[in-house]
Amino acid sequence: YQQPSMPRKFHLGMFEIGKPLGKGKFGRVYLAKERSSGFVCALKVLHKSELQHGKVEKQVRREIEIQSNLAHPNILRLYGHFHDPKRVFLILEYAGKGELYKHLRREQRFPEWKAAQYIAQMAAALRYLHKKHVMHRDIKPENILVGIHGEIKISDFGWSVHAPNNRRKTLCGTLDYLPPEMIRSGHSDNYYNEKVDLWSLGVLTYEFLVGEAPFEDEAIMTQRRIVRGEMTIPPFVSPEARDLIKKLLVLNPDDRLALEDVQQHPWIVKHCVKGERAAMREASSKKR
Ligand SMILES: CC(=O)N[C@H]1CCN(c2c(Cl)cnc3[nH]c(-c4cn(C)nc4C)nc23)C1
Repeated sequence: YQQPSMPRKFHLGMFEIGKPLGKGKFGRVYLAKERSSGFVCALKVLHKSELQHGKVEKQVRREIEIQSNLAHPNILRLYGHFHDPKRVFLILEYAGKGELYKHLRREQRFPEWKAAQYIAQMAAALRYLHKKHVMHRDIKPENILVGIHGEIKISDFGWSVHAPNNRRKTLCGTLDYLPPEMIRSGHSDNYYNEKVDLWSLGVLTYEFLVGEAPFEDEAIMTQRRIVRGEMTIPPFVSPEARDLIKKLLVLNPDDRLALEDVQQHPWIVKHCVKGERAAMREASSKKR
């Protein structure tokens, strides 16, 4: 992987700012080009006032510290950061095909070969993260981007921490992806580890194949269905895919399928070789 020859000290004048790419919760992201090298990247602009107001400075510092030290083809790179009196700037890898959840909404649901390839890439990225004792804790389609070659890239490490951890995550946004052990409140031993990402990988597999999350419901019902593991898998999902989902959506974190076993699972193996051919068929049909 050729490291771009980027200097270590950055400032805004070094970049030509392009079109807005979208906005996260605390900032906007712009297409940008580093003037001297022509290197294209995504510049995330965070306003210090908003970070202070939202009490998320610590979280942003952690996001920077964690993501700067990661280098994996399925994890969005953070090349550097800098700030001016009012703003913090994150220099991020530009993902050429944008946000995965938009592709999922447009296609309703992914064919099994594509879902299997994505889950294989997620498992590889999570193995890399867990080896560094980092757990993402917020795996969902909205936090995944697609690179120019169709590969997926986990982004938004705002919720990632070093495992293990028993800090209460102030629940905001969707509960759909939260594992039971993060929902069970009140227990002082509310202690969870990177196996929370295995549960989310199961939810992601389900959502790729079905087009909606397994425990989707209004809030309180979702929580109840999660802690009871109540979900039904529609009949059009193949038996192999069903088997993998059931081995990840297990209430006891220690009984969830390990990532290396996910990568060896028959559903993954079956599609990740033939899946290549299907991916090439799809690519060539787009070119015609
Ligand atoms: C929470 C958050 O930051 N969400 C998004 C906004 C854009 N951003 C991107 C980031 Cl951080 C990196 N690369 C991106 N590429 C795109 C994009 C590409 N196309 C063709 N369309 C889009 C959109 N967006 C990004 C992350």
